[in-house]
Amino acid sequence: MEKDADGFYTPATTGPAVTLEDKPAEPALVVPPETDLIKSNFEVTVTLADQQADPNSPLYSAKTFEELGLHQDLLKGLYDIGFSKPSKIQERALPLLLANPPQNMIGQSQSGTGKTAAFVLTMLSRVDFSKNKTQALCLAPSRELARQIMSVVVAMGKFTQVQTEYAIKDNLPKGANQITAHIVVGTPGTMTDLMKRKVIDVSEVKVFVLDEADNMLDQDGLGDQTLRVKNMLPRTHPVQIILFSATFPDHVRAFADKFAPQANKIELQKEDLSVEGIKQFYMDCRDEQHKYDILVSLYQLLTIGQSIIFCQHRHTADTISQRMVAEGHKVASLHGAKDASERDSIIDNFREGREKVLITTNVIARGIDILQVNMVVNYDLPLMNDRGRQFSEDTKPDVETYIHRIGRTGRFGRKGISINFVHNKNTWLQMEQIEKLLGKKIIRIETNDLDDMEEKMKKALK
Ligand SMILES: Nc1ncnc2c1ncn2[C@@H]1O[C@H](COP(=O)(O)OP(=O)(O)OP(=O)(O)O)[C@@H](O)[C@H]1O
Repeated sequence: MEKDADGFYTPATTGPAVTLEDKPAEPALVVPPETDLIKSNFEVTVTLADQQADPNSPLYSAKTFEELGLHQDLLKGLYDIGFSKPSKIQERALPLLLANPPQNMIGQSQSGTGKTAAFVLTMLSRVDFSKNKTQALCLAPSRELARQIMSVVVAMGKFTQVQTEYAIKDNLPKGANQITAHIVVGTPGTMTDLMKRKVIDVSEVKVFVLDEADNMLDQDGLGDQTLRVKNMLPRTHPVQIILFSATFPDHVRAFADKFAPQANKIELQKEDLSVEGIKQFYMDCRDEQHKYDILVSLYQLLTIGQSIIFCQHRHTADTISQRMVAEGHKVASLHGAKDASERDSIIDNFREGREKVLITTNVIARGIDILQVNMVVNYDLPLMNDRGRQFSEDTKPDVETYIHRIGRTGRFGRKGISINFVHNKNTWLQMEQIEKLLGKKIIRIETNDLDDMEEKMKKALK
């Protein structure tokens, strides 16, 4: 088959699929919890049920999971992990995703509103567990996110026969030369490698998911590798292509449309991109040294819940974490230059609350879901790199990354705080552009009044 100018093969789009949902859903065997309370560290209680009953909330749904046509084994899995009602994206996307013949999907919804369940339930619904063949592939931009997605597959698939395998660096059992797991989750480089070496037999793959799809398709980033994976998929039968993200900037939309042709689309309005529960602040610092001093003075507040500090460069993350540790503070740093096993243990420690402050780069800006994170600090604002498409200068802010970074807090109706450090005219202007583009006020906090800061923060977390 010929590739076109963008490197695409023309895929088939419709056809039969063996699906679990062909069997009618029976009533759930497990009774979902009646209320679902979210506790923050400031002892404020938010009732998730209230938000899920508000039609204006992205967590709202008029339906139950039973009404979405899921197999009872998956309903059991959902109730087992405490999901009682779908969110808006789940309610809207699942019927489209599960319909036959399968159709592609480009789905957008705010950070922390439950996109993962939508695509994980689709993969689990489409797998024929009686076949020991790989039938669904899922790609994510980082190993940390791939591991998190896998944990959701395993949890939601607990009452099924699903077998899973990773396609992430240094994770395959030694000597493994054939993967037959039903669902393979990984990062694009390793997935390509395993497919090329025929370790993964893709001849029966029928679902291909890209989480953080705009990032995965960006031609200045992972786009080439992702396309390579797609072009190795079978062309003997249709493969359902599913793209999800909180952001789809204009420069990837056209490519996404070609990547997932004739897709059903669920889109957000620009003014709805950020989550209501996240209050955005900034602090006016004098210079780089002052930024560091302010971060240290914030330490008490950072450790009330958990916090993620985002830096532009790996060496900044290392430098400030080393300085803080030397001064007696407990912080961890995580970035892509660390080796695989170290990365795994750092994120696991943070996830389990053994570390409270994580200093990092954009590597975990997307997708990472740790409910106790109630504060995000943009130590450096995210910037478009100099190859950025929609901007010609490298000093323009990267609004999408900003949305994803602050979205590490305020998950599924929780409250959260983000603080930007600005320290000169450029960073001020960059932040102003972000503020304009998102249409949300970013409130100033005095750098020399810790009490005022604490007051404002407590209020924001109420
Ligand atoms: N229906 C539900 N009921 C209760 N909790 C839910 C439900 N759906 C998702 N959640 C929880 O909400 C949190 C956020 O979900 P998820 O990580 O899928 O968000 P997302 O939309 O993928 O966000 P991001 O854009 O940041 O990747 C998770 O902790 C998840 O377990």
